[in-house]
Amino acid sequence: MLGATNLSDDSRAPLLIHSVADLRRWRRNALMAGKTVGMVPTMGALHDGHLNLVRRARTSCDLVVVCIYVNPSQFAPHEDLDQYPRTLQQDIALLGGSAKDAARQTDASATGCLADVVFAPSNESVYPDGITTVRKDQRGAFVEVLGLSHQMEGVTRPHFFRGVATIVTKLINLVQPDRVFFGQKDAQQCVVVRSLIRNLCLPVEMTVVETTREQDGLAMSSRNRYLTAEERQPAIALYKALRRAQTAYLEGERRRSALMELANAEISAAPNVSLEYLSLAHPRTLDELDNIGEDGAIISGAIRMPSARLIDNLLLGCEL
Ligand SMILES: Nc1ncnc2c1ncn2[C@@H]1O[C@H](COP(=O)(O)OP(=O)(O)OP(=O)(O)O)[C@@H](O)[C@H]1O
Ligand SMILES: CC(C)(CO)[C@@H](O)C(=O)[O-]
Ligand code: BAL
Repeated sequence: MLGATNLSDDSRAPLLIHSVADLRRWRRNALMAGKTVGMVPTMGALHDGHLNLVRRARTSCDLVVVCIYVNPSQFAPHEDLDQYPRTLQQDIALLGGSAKDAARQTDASATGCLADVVFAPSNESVYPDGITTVRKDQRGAFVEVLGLSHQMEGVTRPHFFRGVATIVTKLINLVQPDRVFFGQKDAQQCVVVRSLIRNLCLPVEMTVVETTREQDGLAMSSRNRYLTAEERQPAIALYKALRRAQTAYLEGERRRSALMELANAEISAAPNVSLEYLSLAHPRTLDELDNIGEDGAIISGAIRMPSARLIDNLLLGCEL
């Protein structure tokens, strides 16, 4: 039972909540205490990219809930749902925060933890009618964001954004956050979720946090741990390709053909890398552009390596 004042734990670990009933009790107490709540949805296997989202939430919200849930409905039957890393105890330890994070703490009632709550629901509590990755066998309510889900990532993963929109809606309904935090690394997801919030009139503000990278530029990602030692170096080919196009853009190039040629050249030179797609899209409609106009563009792509599929993007004269 969570008491009225027990909004964050006394030890340097966040409260771990599994059940909807406990979450609702915690949320009611937060409301009665007049605290704002930030939510960071993740699938766990946390890395510094996730922690930077949590740190950002910490600077603008009194209390921070990190959701850790590997959502089956955003995986196709042939994808890596079963292999996806599940490291809950390690994740909780990371969210305990470092001394440096404790010094940055903004909420007087908190304990120095990066997060106040880890919400790790069971499949049964999120999908009361059950959940399978086989779409024709799915039951219950699902959410689709039309017009923004079929292109780019949606070509290879046609099921993906329906799963994301569904779970994000459920998590917002459960946690009832004032603010939600998403990473620019998943740029199309940011565009889809913004549209979801606007179209379903969800009472929440969204913040997009810039991509956290390894020293050589590789975007941090839970799936980077699938890479073998030989694959790690060529894995930066996508980032290098996007950077080449970005440099040309900053020098004044606006033509798709020229930007794509530069990016493609970088990727074809890398061993063990095959290009799945490169996109130069309008930042709100996600329509492919022949030329970059005054709204700017998202340049993004996906590569396949023997052990992992990786995505990345850069923003050319726009924000998400
Ligand atoms: N390097 C990063 N920088 C900023 N945000 C990130 C980064 N990696 C992930 N995020 C964000 O963290 C949130 C949770 O993402 P998720 O748990 O899927 O992690 P991931 O590393 O993207 O995993 P995966 O490898 O499965 O794509 C998303 O909003 C995502 O955009
Ligand atoms: C937003 C999200 C947590 C929904 O499962 C997931 O798509 C992710 O981690 O980016
Ligand atoms: N960050 C994206 C989650 C996924 O690929 O399922």
